[in-house]
Amino acid sequence: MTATDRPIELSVNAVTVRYPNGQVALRDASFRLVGGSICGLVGVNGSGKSTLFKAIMDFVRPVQGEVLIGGQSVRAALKANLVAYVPQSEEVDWTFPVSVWDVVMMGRYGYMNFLRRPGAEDRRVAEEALVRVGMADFRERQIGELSGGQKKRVFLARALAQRSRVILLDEPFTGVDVKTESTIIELLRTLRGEGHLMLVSTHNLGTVPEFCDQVVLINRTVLAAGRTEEVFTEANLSAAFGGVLRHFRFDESTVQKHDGRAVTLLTDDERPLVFGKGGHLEYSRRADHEKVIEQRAEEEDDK
Ligand SMILES: Nc1ncnc2c1ncn2[C@@H]1O[C@H](COP(=O)(O)OP(=O)(O)OP(=O)(O)O)[C@@H](O)[C@H]1O
Repeated sequence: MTATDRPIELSVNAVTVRYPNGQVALRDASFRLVGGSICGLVGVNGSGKSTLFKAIMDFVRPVQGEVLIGGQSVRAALKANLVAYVPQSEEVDWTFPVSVWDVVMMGRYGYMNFLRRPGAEDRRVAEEALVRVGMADFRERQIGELSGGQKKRVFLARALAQRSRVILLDEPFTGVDVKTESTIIELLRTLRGEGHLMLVSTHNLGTVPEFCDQVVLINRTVLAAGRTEEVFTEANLSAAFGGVLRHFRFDESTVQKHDGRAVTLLTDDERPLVFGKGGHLEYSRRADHEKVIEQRAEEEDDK
């Protein structure tokens, strides 16, 4: 077995990050993830999600602890193109005159020599990546002339062109329509089947159980990490989100005779999470969810 046959591993070992102003954004954070998985990185604003991504991308250096990717240091892993980052759109200068094709080709830089002249293989891989995200028809378009969801798809294509086994996605569903959301989720599932490891930051709780098989719950440190069903408990989420979430409990039913069950709802006012009596997630895979999304997308198309 060669190193590339082995499932890729991401280990965050007792990582503490302190910014130059003295702010400790992450303290003693630890978790380990293995390829073939979609993992949600979940926490409130300011909980350290971006900081953790920065540590994995070598933008900030931990003052304690280490991040290992495929058993290698972050620097070595970046050099070997093991990690790709799909940014939040806000971080990019949209007036910069680059085309969709140029952006996707950036994913190939690590494979080119210093002249950065793309070869036939680079063009083939970039083309394939654009097709996979459904953006091939937009290749000539200036990047600033795309919708929010289209921009996200282009950055995802860049990550695909990079052929990285670990993909970090920073809030990929913020500001995208349901159709783009389901396109991205579908693509992430295919990549999972191909052995990639995706770490997806989000503060939109409701979507997490639908597509993440694992969750890292953070608030300046790792509060819990593991399978979604085990981590997404009422107790853990209340600890992570505190007063941010609205909390409802229904002990009585007004439409039928009460059968003794109680239901708790935790909601960020986007999509509610429903917990049963034991405090565990009531349904982690919503039955027929895809069908509902398709229907909604069709309805939007018909408008
Ligand atoms: N460059 C910086 N210098 C100093 N403090 C910072 C810096 N960047 C972030 N912080 C602080 O570190 C903490 C964690 O911030 P971080 O951006 O990692 O959170 P986040 O979970 O990504 O938040 P959001 O969901 O709002 O993007 C916050 O208190 C923030 O103010």
